[in-house]
Amino acid sequence: MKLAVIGTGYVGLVSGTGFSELGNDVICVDKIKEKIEQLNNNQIPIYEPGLEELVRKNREAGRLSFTTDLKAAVKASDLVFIAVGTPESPSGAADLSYVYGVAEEIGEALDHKYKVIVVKSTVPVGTSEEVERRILMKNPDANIDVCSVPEFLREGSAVHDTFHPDRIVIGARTEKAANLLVELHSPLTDKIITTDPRSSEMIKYASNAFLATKISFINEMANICDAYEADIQAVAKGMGLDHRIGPKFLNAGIGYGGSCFPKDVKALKHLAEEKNYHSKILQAVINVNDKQSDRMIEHFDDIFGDKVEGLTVGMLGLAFKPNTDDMREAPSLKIIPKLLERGVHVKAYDPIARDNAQSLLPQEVKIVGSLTEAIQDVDALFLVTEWEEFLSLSPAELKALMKQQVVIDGRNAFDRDALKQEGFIYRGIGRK
Ligand SMILES: NC(=O)c1ccc[n+]([C@@H]2O[C@H](COP(=O)([O-])OP(=O)(O)OC[C@H]3O[C@@H](n4cnc5c(N)ncnc54)[C@H](O)[C@@H]3O)[C@@H](O)[C@H]2O)c1
Ligand SMILES: O=c1ccn([C@@H]2O[C@H](COP(=O)(O)OP(=O)(O)O[C@H]3O[C@H](CO)[C@@H](O)[C@H](O)[C@H]3O)[C@@H](O)[C@H]2O)c(=O)[nH]1
Repeated sequence: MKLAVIGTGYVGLVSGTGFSELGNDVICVDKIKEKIEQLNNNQIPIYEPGLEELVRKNREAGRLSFTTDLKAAVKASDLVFIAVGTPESPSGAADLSYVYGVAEEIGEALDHKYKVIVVKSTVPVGTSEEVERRILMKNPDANIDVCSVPEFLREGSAVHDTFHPDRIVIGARTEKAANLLVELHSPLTDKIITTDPRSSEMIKYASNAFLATKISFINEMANICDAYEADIQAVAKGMGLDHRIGPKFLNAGIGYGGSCFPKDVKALKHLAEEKNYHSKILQAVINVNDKQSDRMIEHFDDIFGDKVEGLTVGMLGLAFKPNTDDMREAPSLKIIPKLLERGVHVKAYDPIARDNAQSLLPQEVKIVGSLTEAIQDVDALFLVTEWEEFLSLSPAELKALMKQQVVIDGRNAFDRDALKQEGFIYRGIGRK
């Protein structure tokens, strides 16, 4: 099939490349000229394991190309995917200006040939219908179906997730469009659900909200464990063995970050409020998450008391999770200012996100180029992102480098018992 994918970010680039790998002809479009130039030179503007090889292979096979010319891409395609950003607006609602901007441009590009327009961006219920309305406003004779096919990939494992999805959700209002989309996705999985666009849009928000709820729930349990000296790791294991609960997404820590959960939970809450439904659960999920990264600071203050000024903290990890360069809503951005405010010096290291982090952090933060430098002579280590590289260090190696033996583990990822045996003061989340 011939596809155009509008928006060549984390979602558009990965899913567009994935569709080309399946044998389709894909044109990826972005309005940022430099991004398209980079991609036309086989340079990948984001860090995503496995993506570079796949882009190169499919470009060379002539199935994948990159352009800023939206109109030409739309004209050449049978299916047009919208994968632009839907960031948080000041009210908490999803900002749909990019989606609607693209809809209008598509409207201007269409002729009378039948096309399926697919909203892949995460959008509020009813957006696909509004996209159709805006296209038809620009072009009343357009011969289109507008569908919703939300994306469920995770950053850091986006390529894997694209080829091994748990499910594909197709929201279509005609059988013709649904059949075309089932045909396109059937090489990926047989778990394809077809429904109406509104339910499909809601499935995406409800899924993210449920996962975020699981995280805030386990974080709240961890905070209670801290108060009673129980161990959240044991609690999560004991809970997760119940098949109705399941073991995944029960890692307590410093809260969820990233480009999706924070904004999507708020957007869903806002959506409900527009219909006068005030969600108590979503509000609680947000409240717990807003406070959770403070746990590291509380441990720090508890250990050092009022003698924190002039100490140096080595911060391991800046990205919102490992295997990505994405700094959007990263807990490190909340924790670092609180340390600086206390007169603490911060040295930070992240193997991939350090360039993206530089412009987002205050100048006083020293972003170093190696793990050893981040650990050398520090009074305390903060584990903020659980990159594998960090976990390979033995307690003896850490001890040899550090000034004082204090580890505050925001991800419960270090070996607590081994650190304690080496004489460290260790604090995790819910592991007192
Ligand atoms: N990042 C994820 O892991 C993920 C996963 C699932 C769903 N989503 C959703 O997918 C959508 C896209 O997310 P993302 O992380 O890929 O965003 P992104 O910011 O990485 O990429 C969006 C791209 O769209 C481009 N763009 C904006 N307006 C355009 C226009 N008029 N014409 C052409 N290009 C235009 C931007 O330049 C940018 O490159 C969002 O709705 C998000 O919530 C994201
Ligand atoms: O047990 C857990 C699992 C995750 N997290 C945190 O939750 C955030 C999100 O993690 P993850 O879901 O792995 O990353 P994303 O790339 O943000 O992916 C989520 O958001 C995407 C955008 O909508 C969806 O497509 C994915 O299905 C959904 O998992 C990160 O800060 C993690 O550190 C925890 O604290 N504890």
